[in-house]
Amino acid sequence: MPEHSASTFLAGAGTNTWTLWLNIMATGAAVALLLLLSVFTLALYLYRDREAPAALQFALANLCATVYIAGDLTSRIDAVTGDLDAVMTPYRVALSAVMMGLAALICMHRVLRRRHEPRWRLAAIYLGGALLASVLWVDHPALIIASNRPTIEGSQVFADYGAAGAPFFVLCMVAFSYTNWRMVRRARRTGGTLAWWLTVIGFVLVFLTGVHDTLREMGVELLPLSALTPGFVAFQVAALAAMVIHYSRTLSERTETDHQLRHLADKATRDPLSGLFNRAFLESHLDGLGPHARGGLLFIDLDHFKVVNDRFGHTRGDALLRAVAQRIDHTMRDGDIACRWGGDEFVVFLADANPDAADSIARRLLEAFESIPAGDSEDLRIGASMGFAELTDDDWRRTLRRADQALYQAKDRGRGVVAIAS
Ligand SMILES: Nc1nc2c(ncn2[C@@H]2O[C@H](COP(=O)(O)OP(=O)(O)OP(=O)(O)O)[C@@H](O)[C@H]2O)c(=O)[nH]1
Repeated sequence: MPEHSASTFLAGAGTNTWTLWLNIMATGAAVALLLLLSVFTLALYLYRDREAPAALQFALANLCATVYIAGDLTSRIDAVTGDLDAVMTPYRVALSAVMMGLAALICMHRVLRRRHEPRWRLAAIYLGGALLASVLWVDHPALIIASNRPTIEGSQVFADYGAAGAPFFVLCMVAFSYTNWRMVRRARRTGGTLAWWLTVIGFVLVFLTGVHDTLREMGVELLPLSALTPGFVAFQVAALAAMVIHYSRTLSERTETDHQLRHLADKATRDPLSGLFNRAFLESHLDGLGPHARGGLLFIDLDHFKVVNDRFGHTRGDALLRAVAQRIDHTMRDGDIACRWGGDEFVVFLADANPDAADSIARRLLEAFESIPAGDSEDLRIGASMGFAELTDDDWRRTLRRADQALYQAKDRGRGVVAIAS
């Protein structure tokens, strides 16, 4: 085939200046998308996210699409510069990228369908794609007529794709259509209506450009440019948007689940009436303290609380317990842990507190209890007795017993005071 006829043929495939510019811009957009996706995928892997395998397949499909666009662009620039000997290499690169892109799309589809797709199965799909792509690199006239340019003269169908071009192109379109059809169906179930429309539009765009390019290869020009490149980029943008939507939905579902889990964990460690920690939580915290832990335990028991219940009822008693818990909570320092031990008893772990510090905290608590509003009954006042023991025993339970004994001493002394265990 004379050089000028190959050049004319390729020129029909979109080598005027503004088509080239469109290609260059599309390549830039695809590269930018690829970079974004790489960062996104890397972040998913670093956080060991279960969406990472799907994102990786998508990033690979995007990489192949970018390689395709870049290869296509290079071959057109070669055609413009008249360097026809160099045309075949970017063509082969571009077509190999299509094969690998299809493999990546099929793998993504499988990963989306079954979260734990065995890696060897995905590897087999990539190997199949790589084997098919390698056929394009066999530089034998019987297989690739394009490398033997004179023999393609007169044959305008897929001329630049070589002898394997027609079956290859049909195979690609069938595989592409099948994969996309399955993905479109899946998109509706997993991604909702918007993701479905985005996928459909992307698919239709690429499919129409495929038809357009096929007709162009047959000599029927519908548009004055190769529509495949912008179609590919539009598809990538649509697919990326669908992926972002899918992922943001997954994230919000996950946030909701985290919230519920935190709520459940909170419920398991909190006393429902007072909102303070429960006894089980304090016990496990004290169990976890090392032998050199410093501080002590303050045992608090309300004075004559039974009278409150008897005179004003349990609802009023509950409200008083809540008010006491709130005062305890506000008086505690960072690192202290207050729990409702049971009934009208509270135990506070005072971190790093010696008897003097505990005494001043206890007095502040007694003052705080005095501020609890009496409500409509002026004679309703709540006081408390307290016992403190420093953590000097091997076992915190013994310390708690000492604090309890000190509390009884406080009760014996007439209530409303704090006693320190010796
Ligand atoms: N409202 C209410 N009362 C409770 C709750 N748990 C225990 N009580 C009551 O708290 C009271 C505790 O009373 P006692 O331990 O006998 O002691 P007290 O009346 O405070 O007297 P002293 O401790 O000797 O000063 C009992 O009447 C229990 O029924 C609760 O969750 N809500």
